[in-house]
Amino acid sequence: MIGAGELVYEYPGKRALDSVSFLLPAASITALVGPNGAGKTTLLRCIAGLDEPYSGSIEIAGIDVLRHPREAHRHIGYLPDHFGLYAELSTRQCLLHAGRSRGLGGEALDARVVEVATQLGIVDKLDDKAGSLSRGQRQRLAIAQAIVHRPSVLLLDEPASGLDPESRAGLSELMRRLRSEGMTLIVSSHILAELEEYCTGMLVLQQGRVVEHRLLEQQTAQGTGRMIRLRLAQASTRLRELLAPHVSARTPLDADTQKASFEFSGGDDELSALLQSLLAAGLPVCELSVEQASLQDAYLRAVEHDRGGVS
Ligand SMILES: Nc1ncnc2c1ncn2[C@@H]1O[C@H](COP(=O)(O)OP(=O)(O)OP(=O)(O)O)[C@@H](O)[C@H]1O
Repeated sequence: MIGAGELVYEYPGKRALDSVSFLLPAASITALVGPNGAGKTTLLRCIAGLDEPYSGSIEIAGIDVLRHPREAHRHIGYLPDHFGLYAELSTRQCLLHAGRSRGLGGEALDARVVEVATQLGIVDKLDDKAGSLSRGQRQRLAIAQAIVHRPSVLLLDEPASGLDPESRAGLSELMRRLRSEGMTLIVSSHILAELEEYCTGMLVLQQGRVVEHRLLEQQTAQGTGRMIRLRLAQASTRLRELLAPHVSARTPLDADTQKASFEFSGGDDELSALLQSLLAAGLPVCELSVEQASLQDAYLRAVEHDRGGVS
């Protein structure tokens, strides 16, 4: 479990986090998304106990991160967006160093280094210098360093950047496996299509504030979060008015007099009733499609809505 309460973080002259609160369930993967400068890196650094917020609270696995940062560090793995490696050390030495700095040692650490290098597909690079690895291999080594101590929480800032398509697929698979082992992950990325493959929730930050937090698995199970696209054979000024009561409260209705798209929170019976009400009102519906709202849809709507855009 990861909890944040009323977090405020300020750089000189710039409030980067503004009263950020959320609760993420254990064994979940949350996509942390938002425009450039939204505060994602700042939030991850605060959760990792690397930056101290001006006010607020952070709790990880029952530990107050601000009061007990050292204890919290043992439970946290963190991959920064611009990670550094010791170029002159071998992959094995890098992993041993990361393990020792987290309190591991002895034969258990030696075995763990091989295990984690195998998981990340760099076991054949154990004796190569980190500086001689490719960009993608270095990225995988950095992820291996972040999980060598089996943290219960993993924070990844843009983990897929620099990875080839095969490695990205491998990363998705790794995330799912770590989650199935009970790890709680937060992944910041701009590649929403990839996040969709493995994330269980989405936290949208904009200008330092949480503008949306949704649980994607729950949404699928409840059949909510569906996008409806509808078109009339001829325009009708009543379209908006008739649709308005059926639109999910948290997202806007995008409609003119002939076509509309909106998020629908009801089930199949409600959808059937909606269609019947349009036809009963004499609207010439000639097209209606239903699709599961993609992460991209949900994200763009949340950001757009917050800016006071589409309505
Ligand atoms: N060291 C700093 N000094 C002053 N302002 C900073 C500093 N670091 C970040 N900021 C500002 O804080 C805000 C949040 O930055 P942050 O890096 O957390 O955003 P981000 O969402 O991770 O962005 P990106 O998607 O571009 O990586 C931005 O407006 C940024 O300009």
